[in-house]
Amino acid sequence: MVDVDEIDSKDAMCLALLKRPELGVTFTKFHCWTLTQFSKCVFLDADTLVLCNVDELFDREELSAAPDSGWPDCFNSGVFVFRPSLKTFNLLLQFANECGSFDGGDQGLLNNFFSNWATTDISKHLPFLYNMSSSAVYTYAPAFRYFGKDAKIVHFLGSTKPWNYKYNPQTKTITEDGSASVSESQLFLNFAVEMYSSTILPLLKKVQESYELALRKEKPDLSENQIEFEGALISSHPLSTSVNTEYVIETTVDSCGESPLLLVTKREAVVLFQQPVQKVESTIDITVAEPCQSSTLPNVQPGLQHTVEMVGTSLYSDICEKKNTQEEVTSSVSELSIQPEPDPPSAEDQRRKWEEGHIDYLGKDAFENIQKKLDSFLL
Ligand SMILES: O=c1ccn([C@@H]2O[C@H](COP(=O)(O)OP(=O)(O)O[C@H]3O[C@H](CO)[C@@H](O)[C@H](O)[C@H]3O)[C@@H](O)[C@H]2O)c(=O)[nH]1
Ligand SMILES: [Mn+2]
Repeated sequence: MVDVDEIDSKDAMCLALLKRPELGVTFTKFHCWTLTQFSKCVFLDADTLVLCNVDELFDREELSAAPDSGWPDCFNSGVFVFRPSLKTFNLLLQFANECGSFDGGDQGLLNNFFSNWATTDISKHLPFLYNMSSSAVYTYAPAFRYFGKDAKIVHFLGSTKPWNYKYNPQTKTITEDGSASVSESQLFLNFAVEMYSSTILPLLKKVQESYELALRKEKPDLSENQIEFEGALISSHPLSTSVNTEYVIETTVDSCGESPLLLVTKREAVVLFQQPVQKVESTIDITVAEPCQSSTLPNVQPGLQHTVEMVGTSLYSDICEKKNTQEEVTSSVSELSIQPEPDPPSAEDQRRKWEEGHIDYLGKDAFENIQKKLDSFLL
C-alpha cells in the first residue's frame, strides 16, 4: 500500500454540472503514474469488479481504455492501461493547473491529455467487456443480454453504488439504506447489489478478518481466538489457546454432536487434527489418528505423536482451578461445548454466513457456482 496526498480539482462548477460534487478528489488517481517500480499497470476504480483473469490487458499500450457509455468518443477512466512515469505525472499536474478538467474529475482531464485516444490507434480501445457499466442495461438492453455474459470487468459507475443498497433474494427487491423499497424495474441495480452482496462483501469481510488476525498475532487477545470450522460445532468458549505458538486450541464437539473434541488449528485456520478430550494438562500429547482434512502441514502425520504446549488462558486456568480432576474438566468441557446438531442451513442462513465471511470456497461457494449465479443474471 502506498499513501499519497489527495489532489482535488476543486472545480465546484463542473462537478455540479456532473451532479457529482465528491469527484474533485479523483485527481488523486494521477499518483498512479508514480508507480515507477512497474513498467506497465492497469488502473481500476474502486467500484469495479473483475470477473475473470484479465492479464491480457498488459499486452495493451498506454493509454488503453474502453469508451464511456455516456459519450463514446471519450474513454471511461475507471479502467485503463498506463505506463508509470514521473515525467507523465508531472505533465498531468501541469496540465491540471493550466487547463483543468472539462468535467471537474480525472476523466475529463485524462481525455484531454490523451486526446488522440478516440482517433489514432484502435488497439487502445478496450472492448466494453473490460469496463461494462451499469448504464448498458438501460441504454442497450438487448446488447447487454447478448454480450453481458462475457463481461470481464463490471463498473458500478454513477452515483448509485451497490453498497448503499440491500438486496432481499427472497422478494428480489432492493432497499436503499434507510429508505423505502426501490423499484424492481431497476434491473441492473438489482443485479449489481446482488453481485456486490454475494461476492464483494464476503471478500471484504475476509480481508478484514485476515487483517484482524494479523493484528492479533502481533498482540494476542485470547478471548478472541475462536475459529469456526465448517461441519463441526465449535465452542464459543475456547478451552485453552496457546499463546506464543502458531496453534489455536479449542474445544468442540464432533459433527454428530457426540464426544467433546479438542480441535487444534493453525492460526490461519488450517485444521490439523481433532482428538477426543482425554487429557488436559499443561502439555498434551496428541496422537494423530487421522487428519480430519488434508493438512497442508507436512510435519503432521497420522500415527505420529505431537506435543502441543498449552499455555493457560483464563478459561483453561479457571476450569483447572475450580475442578481438579480430569473427569470434571472433561464434563465441564462438554457442558460448554455440546450443542444440538443444526438443521440444514436455510437460504437465509447461508446468505448470513456469506455476509459474515464464512465462505465455503471449496464447496457450494466455489467460484464456478458464483459464476453460474452471475450467468443466471445475465442470460
Ligand atoms: O472519495 C473518493 C472518491 C473517489 N475515489 C476513487 O475515484 C474513483 C472514481 O469515483 P467513482 O465514484 O467510481 O466515479 P464514477 O461514478 O465511476 O464516475 C466517472 O467519473 C469519475 C470522475 O471523472 C471517474 O473517476 C470515473 O472513472 C468515471 O467512471 C473511485 O472508484 C475511487 O477509486 C476515492 O478513492 N475516494
Ligand atoms: Mn467508478
